[in-house]
Amino acid sequence: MSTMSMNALPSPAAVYAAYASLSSSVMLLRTTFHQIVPRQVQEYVLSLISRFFKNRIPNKENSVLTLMVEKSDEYSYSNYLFQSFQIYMSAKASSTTNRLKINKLSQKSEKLTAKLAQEETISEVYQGVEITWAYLNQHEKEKSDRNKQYWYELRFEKIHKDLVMNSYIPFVLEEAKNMQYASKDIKLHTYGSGSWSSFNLEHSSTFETLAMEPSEKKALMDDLDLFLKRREYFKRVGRAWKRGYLLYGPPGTGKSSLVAAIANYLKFDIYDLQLMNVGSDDVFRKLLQGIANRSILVIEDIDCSVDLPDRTTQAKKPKSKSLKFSLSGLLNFIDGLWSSCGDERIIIFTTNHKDRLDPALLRPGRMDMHIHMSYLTINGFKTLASTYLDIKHEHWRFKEIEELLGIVEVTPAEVAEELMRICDADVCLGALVSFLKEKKKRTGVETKDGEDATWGIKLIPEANEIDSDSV
Ligand SMILES: Nc1ncnc2c1ncn2[C@@H]1O[C@H](COP(=O)(O)OP(=O)(O)OP(=O)(O)O)[C@@H](O)[C@H]1O
Repeated sequence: MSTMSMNALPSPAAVYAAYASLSSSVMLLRTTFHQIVPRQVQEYVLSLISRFFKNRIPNKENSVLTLMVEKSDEYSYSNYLFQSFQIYMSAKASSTTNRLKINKLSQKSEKLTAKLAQEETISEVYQGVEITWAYLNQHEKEKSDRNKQYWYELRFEKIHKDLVMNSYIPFVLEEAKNMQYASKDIKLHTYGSGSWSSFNLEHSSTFETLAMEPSEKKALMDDLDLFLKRREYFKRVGRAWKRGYLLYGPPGTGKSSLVAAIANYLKFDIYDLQLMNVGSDDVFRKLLQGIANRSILVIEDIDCSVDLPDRTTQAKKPKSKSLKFSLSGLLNFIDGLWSSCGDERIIIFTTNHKDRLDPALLRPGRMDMHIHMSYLTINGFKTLASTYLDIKHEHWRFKEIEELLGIVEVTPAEVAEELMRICDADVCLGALVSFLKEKKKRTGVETKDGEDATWGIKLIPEANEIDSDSV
C-alpha cells in the first residue's frame, strides 16, 4: 500500500469529530422544530414525508389483489366459475403441488379426482404475471355448519387486474371446458318406452383401428375438426350448427365402428334411435329435445327400420299401425327446425341400401358427406393386421392377400374374425389366405362386380342436387 493512499484516508479522530458535530446539529434542528413549529404543522409535515416514501417503497400487501371465487352464492346456487376452477386446478395440482386431496366418487368409477388440499397454494405464470391459487374453506370451529363455504383465491399484483379478468379467467374457463370433455365418459343413449336410457360406451373403435383408406380417414377427421371450429360461422350465416353424415355399405364393413370412432374422437355422446320406436312427429320432437349438446344422433338402417310415409304421395304405409311418424318430420329436424334446442349436433344415418332412400334425404344441405363403407382393400387390411397381429410394416404374405382382395368381396368384419383365431402371425395369415381362396371358390367370383371397391367419401356441394348413383 503506498504512503499516498494512507495520507488520503481521514483519521478515526477526524471521523468521530465530524459525526459528533452532525448529530449535535440534528439534535439542535429537532429541538428547534419541536419548539418553534406548531404541533399541527409538525404532524402535517411528517405525514407528507411518510406518504412520499410510502409511494416509492413497494408495499406487498397493498399492491396485491385477491379474487375470491365461492362454490355457491348466498342463495346456494352453484357457481359455474368455481366448478371450472375445480377442474382446472385438479389438472394443475396433480403435476405441481406437494399435498393433494384425492377422491373416488363411486366404486365403478375408474378415475381418481384430485384437488388442492386446504390452504395449499400453487403458482403459475400467465403472460409474465405470477398468479397464486389457494383452496380454502371456513375455519375449523365452524365445521358443524352444514352450509360450509368453500372458495378459491387468486392472488396477483393489482396492476394486472385487467389481464387476469379479461384474459386469464376466460383462458382458464376454456381450458377447463376442454379438460372436462377430454376426461368425460362417453355415453350411449338408447330410446325406448318413452325415454332415453344411458350406458357407458364400451366400443373401443378409434380412427387408428378403423380399416379405412388413410386419405379418406383424414378427410373425415379434417371435416370433424373444421365443424368444431365453426361455431361463429354457423351463427353468422344463420344455420344450425350441425353436420350430417350418411354411411352406406354392406353389413360388416364398419358403419357402427365408424360411429364409435367419431364419438371417441370428439368425445360426444351417442343417441341411438330406432325409428320404429318413434310413435309420431310429436314424440320425435320431444325425444330430440332430450338430446344434449355435443352429441351424435344415429339413425341406423334408415332404409329398412321403417317405411316412412312419403311426403308427397303418402304411398308407403308405415309398418306399425300406430306409427304416425313422417319423413317430413325427420327432414324438418335435419333442416334445423329444432336447432334452437341445442348446438354441436352430428346426425348420422346408416344404410345398407343407399339406392332405396328417398331422394329428399340425399339433398344437399341435409347430409353433408356421404361415406361409402366398402369391402376390404389392402390398406384397410394392413390396419387390421396392425391391430390384431401387431404387424406394423410389411409381411411376405401381403402381396398374395392383396391379389385375393382384388377379386374376392370380403368384409372387414369377416377378416377381423379370421385374424382373431390364431396368435402366431405367419400361421394366421396362412389361414387367412386359405379362407380367401375358399371364399373365391365358393362364390365363383373372378372379378368384382360393377360397384366401386374403394372407400369413398364424397363431400356434397351445397348448391347442387345430387344423383345418389354418382356417389
Ligand atoms: N372398417 C372396419 N375397421 C375395423 N374393424 C371393423 C371394420 N368393419 C367391421 N369391423 C369389425 O367387425 C365388427 C362389426 O362391424 P360393424 O358393426 O361396425 O359393421 P356395420 O357395417 O355397422 O354392420 P351392420 O350393417 O351389420 O350394422 C366390428 O365390431 C369390428 O370388430
